[in-house]
Amino acid sequence: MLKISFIAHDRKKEEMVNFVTAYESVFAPHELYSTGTTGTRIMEKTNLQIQRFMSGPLGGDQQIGALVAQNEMDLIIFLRDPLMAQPHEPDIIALLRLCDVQGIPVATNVATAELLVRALARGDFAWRELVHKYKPGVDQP
Ligand SMILES: O=C(CO)COP(=O)(O)O
Repeated sequence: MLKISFIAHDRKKEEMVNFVTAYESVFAPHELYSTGTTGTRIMEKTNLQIQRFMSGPLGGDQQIGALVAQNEMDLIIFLRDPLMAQPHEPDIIALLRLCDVQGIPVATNVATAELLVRALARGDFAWRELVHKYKPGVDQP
């Protein structure tokens, strides 16, 4: 079971709901997380159980980032709005940076998300189980 996060900016939420609905059976066996409003919207339209953090502008990206920093998150689908400034832009950049620090798969548009979810369905994320098994202590790089 992997930890997967869904995050979508307002003008991308409908796309996110449609995407998660289409792949509901792929996501269902996993531990699912989201920022506040994104998770609410997905749960309204699916039978998925999602652990919701704060809304993005109130710190939700940072809460997910904390799990990323500990290398606990396995996949992030983050449908960003590239055409609208966000008040919490520094939090967004920080989250993406931490994904790169830990080498965690992150999709920022639905085309990439499609490829990653198909990889997930095929079992291509098995290496993440090894990461968890052999994770170094929190004080080691
Ligand atoms: O702003 C967000 C991510 O940066 C998303 O937050 P919500 O899911 O609460 O709208």
